[in-house]
Amino acid sequence: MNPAAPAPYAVELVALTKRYASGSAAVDGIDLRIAQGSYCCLLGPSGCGKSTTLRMIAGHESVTSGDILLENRNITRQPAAARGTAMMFQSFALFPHLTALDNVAFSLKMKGVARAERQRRAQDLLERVAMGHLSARKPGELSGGQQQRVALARALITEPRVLLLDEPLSALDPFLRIQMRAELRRWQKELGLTFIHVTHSQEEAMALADAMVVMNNGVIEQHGAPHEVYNRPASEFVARFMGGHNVLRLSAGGKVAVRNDHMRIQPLAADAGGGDGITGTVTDVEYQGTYVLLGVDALDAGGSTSVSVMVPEAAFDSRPFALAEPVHLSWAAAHAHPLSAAPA
Ligand SMILES: Nc1ncnc2c1ncn2[C@@H]1O[C@H](COP(=O)(O)OP(=O)(O)OP(=O)(O)O)[C@@H](O)[C@H]1O
Repeated sequence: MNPAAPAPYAVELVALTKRYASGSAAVDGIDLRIAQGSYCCLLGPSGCGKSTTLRMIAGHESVTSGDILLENRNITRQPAAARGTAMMFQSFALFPHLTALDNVAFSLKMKGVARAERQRRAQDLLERVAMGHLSARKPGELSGGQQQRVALARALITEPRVLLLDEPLSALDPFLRIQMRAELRRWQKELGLTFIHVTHSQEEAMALADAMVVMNNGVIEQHGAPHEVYNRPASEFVARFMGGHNVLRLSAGGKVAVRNDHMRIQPLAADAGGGDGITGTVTDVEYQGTYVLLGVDALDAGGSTSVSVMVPEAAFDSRPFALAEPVHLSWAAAHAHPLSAAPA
């Protein structure tokens, strides 16, 4: 390979479109480049097209138009098994009657690899995911987290270039989900593979991703590092979907997003008039530990709107706000991020 040439993208989607027989496009001409060795999360509400996108990359769903490139190779019409991708599913899809070892070795058996060789490779991979000592157990004798590790080892045995994960944590209870999330991230970095992970949870995506891709109605609303997307949401949809933001309408026209923790709140002084900001009335006071979340029914340039304000606990203690108290809300100009008009 030419050393001067830039590394190809792990995956490149070019004007990728999927139209089911039922009508409008489930995925509508998306362009996306995913860097090699990165953890990419496809994120969005139910029905936004994220699973369809993943299934097209995997080769489990046909493409209506557009192209899918894997390391510059056009794989759009290749069968799933020839692509260099592997998929890990929500329910893990392990064979219940096979041991962990045989589950992991299964695809090698299908390829005709000799028994001793496939068992050695499967055992190696199980050791890597700290499951070597449980390789003789069947899935029913393993915890959810252990089953997930077996599922990962099984996906990796085909030596994929890209691992595709479809809601891999949603079958786990909340505590285990956070633990396995950290493990997924660690494995991805250790293996140096590209992971593409579909989730509807913005919290999960922010915790895991190098790059997150926020989808809505079959299109990409925003693509960037989690801190970029969170700190500079490009559209009203992204600001609302990510949470933690207020969408405020300005008198000059247009909308801005301001984070809850960047809102300033003050008692409404009797002589308050003019100046920047908006006024409102406190409707909720919720103690959340390190901070207090206040709900304010406020009036912005578009009329009545609900605003959330996060006040650090100590600040609230030194000047508490009470229900029905009139308040003045403001924000630094640098904390107000202009939003593009919502798509029709
Ligand atoms: N096999 C199918 N036939 C017809 N329409 C489909 C099919 N699969 C998905 N769709 C439609 O395509 C759109 C996108 O679906 P997709 O499963 O990609 O969304 P998603 O974002 O992954 O949602 P979820 O989080 O609910 O899985 C939806 O409107 C869905 O109803």
